[in-house]
Amino acid sequence: MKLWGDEGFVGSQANGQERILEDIIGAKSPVGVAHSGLIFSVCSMGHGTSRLYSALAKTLNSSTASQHPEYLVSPDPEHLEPIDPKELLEECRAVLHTRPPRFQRDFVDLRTDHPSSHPPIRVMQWNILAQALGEGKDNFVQCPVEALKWEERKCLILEEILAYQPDILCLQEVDHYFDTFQPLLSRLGYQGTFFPKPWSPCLDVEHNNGPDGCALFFLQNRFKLVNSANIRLTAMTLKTNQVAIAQTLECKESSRQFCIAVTHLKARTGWERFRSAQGCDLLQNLQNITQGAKIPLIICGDFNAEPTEEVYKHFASSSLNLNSAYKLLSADGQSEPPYTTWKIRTSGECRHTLDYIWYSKHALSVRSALDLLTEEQIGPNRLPSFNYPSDHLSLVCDFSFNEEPDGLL
Ligand SMILES: NC(=O)C1=CN([C@@H]2O[C@H](COP(=O)(O)OP(=O)(O)OC[C@H]3O[C@@H](n4cnc5c(N)ncnc54)[C@H](OP(=O)(O)O)[C@@H]3O)[C@@H](O)[C@H]2O)C=CC1
Ligand SMILES: [Mg+2]
Repeated sequence: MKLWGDEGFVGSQANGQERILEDIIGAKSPVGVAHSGLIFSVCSMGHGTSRLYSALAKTLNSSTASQHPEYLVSPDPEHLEPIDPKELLEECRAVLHTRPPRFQRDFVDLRTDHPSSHPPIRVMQWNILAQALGEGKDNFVQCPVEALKWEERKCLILEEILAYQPDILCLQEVDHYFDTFQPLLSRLGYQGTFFPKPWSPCLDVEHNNGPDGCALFFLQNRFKLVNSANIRLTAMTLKTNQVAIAQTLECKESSRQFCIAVTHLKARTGWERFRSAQGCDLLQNLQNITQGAKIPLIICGDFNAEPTEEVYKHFASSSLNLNSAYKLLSADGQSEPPYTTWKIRTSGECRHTLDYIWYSKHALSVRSALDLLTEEQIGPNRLPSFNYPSDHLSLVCDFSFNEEPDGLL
């Protein structure tokens, strides 16, 4: 593996049958890769691609990163060798051998009487916790700093993604897109898009790895990208610091199209009306995308809002006919889970339901959903922890199209 630093080429390691993590993301490298993000494999990806990665990482590492649109450019995936997911999973497990066993989560069968002849679409929603925020701003007072080390935490995140193998992955608080998730997930067959926050709070943290933002990945062998929009959300006509990505995808098996969106709304109490306005703006944007095309919709997000908030009510009562998938895990199908995030800050225990997967309730069915962790599994120090990498739980659902004529939206 060749190493690139600020001065360009700085060294090399044995090549050939190198391990994937070591090769791409420097898992075993003694150099401070996590924060600098400057080390990439040249051998496996071709010179042009790796030089591009290095340049992008440097751009991201600078405090003026958000002013350089060139870092939105992704390398050509055709130049990347595929990775066997099992091999990567094994490598993650090897890096994590000193960590306690991870939690067992099961899928709950939610099938109704809607049959489907096509394989389901598995969607994962996850606020993965930005590395810079976790280490620098979030004040998780019960979480040991060693549990937050990026070299291991990234393996816990990857392990979770590899365990459930979503067809579509919607992430928030991504501040390691170009050096970690984009190169690795593209070699697993995903096509990715990243939209950073205009003024990411990560940039205030010393040794940050660039801005955090939303990322959307889909499996290229299952979907064709029809349309993509990066949306900077407005609130009462003012541009805000929050973003969304909305993409129209076409299923290769069924030729059916749908829109998938990811967002992360403004956090903190006192900002309820602001979130509500951002939600209205997002709904308006999604209505423009889906109503003309008459296609169903899936929206994944950290809404930073409990179900009692106005923004939640806007989504639940929208003319887009949306339902929140995780309600289906409750006995009556009407209640959200008791929490999707659970952490201890200096202010005390924060247990909230903030993350949702909304879907067009007439056109799509939820076939199954991954259950959440119990209080016992989460443990007394809450999240993040040595066996779970984020303060937010991942949500995973299997969707299918209802096999009925049009007019279901
Ligand atoms: N670099 C610059 O020049 C500028 C930087 N900024 C920064 O951006 C921030 C505002 O950005 P904005 O997008 O509105 O941020 P938000 O208020 O939406 O929060 C940003 C992040 O902070 C996390 N968070 C939520 N509650 C707390 C808490 N109590 N303590 C610590 N972290 C928390 C959120 O995580 P979650 O969603 O998981 O709850 C979220 O990812 C400012 O605080 C400032 O630091 C602002 C302007 C300019
Ligand atoms: Mg957060």
